[in-house]
Amino acid sequence: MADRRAQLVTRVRGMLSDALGATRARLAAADAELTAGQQRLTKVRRAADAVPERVGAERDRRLAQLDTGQQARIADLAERAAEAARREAPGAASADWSGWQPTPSGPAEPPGAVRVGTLRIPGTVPVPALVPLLDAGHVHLSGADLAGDEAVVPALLLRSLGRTDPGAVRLIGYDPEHLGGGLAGFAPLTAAGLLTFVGPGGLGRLLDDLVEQIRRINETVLAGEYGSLRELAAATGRRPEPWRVAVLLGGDELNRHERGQLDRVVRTGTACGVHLVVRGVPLPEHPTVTRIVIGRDGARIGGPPGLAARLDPPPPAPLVTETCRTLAATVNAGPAPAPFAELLPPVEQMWQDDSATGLTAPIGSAANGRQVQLTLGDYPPHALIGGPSGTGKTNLIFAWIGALAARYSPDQLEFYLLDFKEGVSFARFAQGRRDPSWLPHMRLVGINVNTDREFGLALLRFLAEELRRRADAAKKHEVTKLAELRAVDPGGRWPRIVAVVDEFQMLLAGRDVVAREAADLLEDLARRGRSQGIHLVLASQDVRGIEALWGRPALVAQFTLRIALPKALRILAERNDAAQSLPRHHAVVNAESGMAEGNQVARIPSASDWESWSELQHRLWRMRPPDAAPARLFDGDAIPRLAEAPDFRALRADGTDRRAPVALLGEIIDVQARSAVLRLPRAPGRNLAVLGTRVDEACAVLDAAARSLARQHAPGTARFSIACLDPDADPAARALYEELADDAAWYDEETVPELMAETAEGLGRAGTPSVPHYLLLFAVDAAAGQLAGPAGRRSGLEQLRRILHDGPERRTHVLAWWRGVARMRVDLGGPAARTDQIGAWVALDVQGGELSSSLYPGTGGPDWYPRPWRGLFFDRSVHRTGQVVIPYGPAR
Ligand SMILES: Nc1ncnc2c1ncn2[C@@H]1O[C@H](COP(=O)(O)OP(=O)(O)OP(=O)(O)O)[C@@H](O)[C@H]1O
Repeated sequence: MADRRAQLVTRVRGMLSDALGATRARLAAADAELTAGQQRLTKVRRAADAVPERVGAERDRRLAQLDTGQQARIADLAERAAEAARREAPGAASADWSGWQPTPSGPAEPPGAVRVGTLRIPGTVPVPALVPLLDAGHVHLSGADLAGDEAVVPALLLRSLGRTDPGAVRLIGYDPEHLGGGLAGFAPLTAAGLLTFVGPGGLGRLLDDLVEQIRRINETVLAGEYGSLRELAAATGRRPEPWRVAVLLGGDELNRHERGQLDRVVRTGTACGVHLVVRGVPLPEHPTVTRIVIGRDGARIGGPPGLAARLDPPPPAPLVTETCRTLAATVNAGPAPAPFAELLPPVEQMWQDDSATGLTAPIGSAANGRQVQLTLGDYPPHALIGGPSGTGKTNLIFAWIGALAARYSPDQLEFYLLDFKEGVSFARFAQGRRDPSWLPHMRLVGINVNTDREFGLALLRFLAEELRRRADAAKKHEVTKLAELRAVDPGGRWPRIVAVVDEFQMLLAGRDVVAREAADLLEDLARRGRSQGIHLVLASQDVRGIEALWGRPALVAQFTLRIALPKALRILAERNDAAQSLPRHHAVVNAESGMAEGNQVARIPSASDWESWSELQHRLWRMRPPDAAPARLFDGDAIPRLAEAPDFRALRADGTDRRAPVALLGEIIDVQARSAVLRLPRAPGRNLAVLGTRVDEACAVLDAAARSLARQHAPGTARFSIACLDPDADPAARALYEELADDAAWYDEETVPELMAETAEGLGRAGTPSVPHYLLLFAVDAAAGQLAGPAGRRSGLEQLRRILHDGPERRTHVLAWWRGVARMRVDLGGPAARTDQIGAWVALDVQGGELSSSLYPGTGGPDWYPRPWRGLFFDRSVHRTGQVVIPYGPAR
């Protein structure tokens, strides 16, 4: 048992020992594992301890990187924003107040936004804080700081004024609390109507008015064609309406109607240039409203929350007042003239229009920017232009002529122009000494014709003749109108004729034959000219001129096109007083005989200054047809020259002309610069008497007569006997004597009886002398004493009478100057003596009454009022009435 126990014990011990050993081994292993684990842990801990430091450094590095990038980007964006702002708001829209001055944008260019301060963005270049107003929207100001908005409102307004043309912005102030004090600096604008104040209680009316303006602009100016004035301006280059900026600075709460109107203005005003700058009045939400909330430390613009901005200081008060004063003065001085080029077609379209049915050209622009056209044709056929002196009639005529001449070629249109007032501005249409160009359409320019109403008559006679020619041609082709005549006669030249007579009342003044005939001719031309393409344009500054027409309603009725310049009276119909309120350089154009419903107001461009005209004239002149001749210039103040007279140049001495010789006495007042011609055939009475005391004119008439006769005779084939009995006439007579050289003989007081005796004796001989003999007697009446004594069988005077009586049939003609009609009658045999041997005379300073009884048909003598360097020529064999002549000047 004991063994078994011992065995058991041993076995147990053995087992225990094994277990212990195994346990120890496991323990050791566990220990080792623990140690290794601990070591790992320490390592991991150590490693773990190092991690946050690295990550933080990385994060910080990244953050720093981002920060720098962001700063650079913000700086870049700020720079770009500043640059864009400079472009959007150049010049006056953003310049600092020191050195600030207006810099208007062009008419087609929008004025852009304006600066009120600087955006707060730290660390960048300053970025201007811009607020859009004109053509862009409305501004609403609010906030605690009154001083702040006292800076914003003047800045907005002054900058807006500075970005637009003078007069293009109208301000309406409503400041019931300070009664305009908020806009005090702008007060000078009131003088030019650019600022109006609406008193307390006037807000409703003010808003109604703005709504009405918007309605009118939409209806008549934009007229469905443009979406806004800004679009219209961009498309046409014109801004026909001003911007209207209403500045509303507080007041009572709005009633329902006012709120409704304010809403309408906010919604629809911008397109029509109607804007609001408002404080203390709520504005509805709308994208066009920019809100500025002003606090003590700056403002927030736009939003909410909006951009933080530092506001600019207000513009210095003297700058505001001075700018406004200058603007008002500029506006009061009137608008800058519209350019003449507005009326002209593009160069490639010049002379492309056809005048078969009429002549149409623009004369200016209407308020809506569209051109106002003038038409002359079957209807309306003729025009009346009226306006007091200085209102622009001459300019309007220039503008109209230019607009027409640029459209129609000289084959389509001809002008005849007559200016009865003093001045030479129309002379530039003709060729001049300094400027060789002329207007190719111009056929005749008459200037300084105020004392030569006969020239007006000559023009009307010429037109009447042309009317007859056209009517005959129309009849021949069995048509009635110019358009039809041109269709059936395509090879013919049938331009429309426009005859312009400035100050035409001069032509109709008085009750003499000239006025009567002129009125008759005018009436006929006005009535029948319409269908033959002859159009009359009559201009007058003087209501009396129009009254001359008023007596002839049939004549007036033909002038259906009326053009009234500012303050013109009686050009328009009786109750149509549109001309009374016209601004400078505008005209009422009315093709309805002046009835109010036909009124169109046009702004007339400046066309009368030399430069604007000259460019066009030179262009058209270069386009002229190769055979174009310059216009005839009749200058009443100029003295014509014999050597330049077409009739003188046409005279020949080659024996080919079998007609009787002619003496040219002066230029007649007509359209073609013809000469007064005295034919000297072998017929009784073919002598000439020059009557009056004016030495120079008398010498000029005899000189031209002798020189023109000499030109028809080869040397040695005519005799000229010159007797001069007035020392004052001596130089002229001597010059003539020398000119005629071998064909001339000289006589004086002593020798003149010999001339009479010898010539009279010659007439007694049989046969006709082989050469003509012309006796040129200067101041022959001074020889009465010498001639009274016997010279041969008779007295010298008797011989003179015989020569006068018998000479012409024997080729002996007397061309003599008597210094008075009575003296001539004495020389002819006494007051009752016959005068039929004086077949022709030129009266100088002799009253018409003195020329009655036997010198002139009828009783009382001709209608003749002497005037310098003019004579009245009457040839009883050809004339019914006298003809005014301008003696040729002394040869140079
Ligand atoms: N549309 C215009 N734009 C700019 N200037 C103008 C315009 N019309 C006229 N003027 C200027 O006004 C002045 C007077 O004009 P104009 O000579 O045409 O007047 P008028 O009525 O013919 O005067 P008058 O009968 O005394 O000759 C001129 O200096 C002219 O250049």
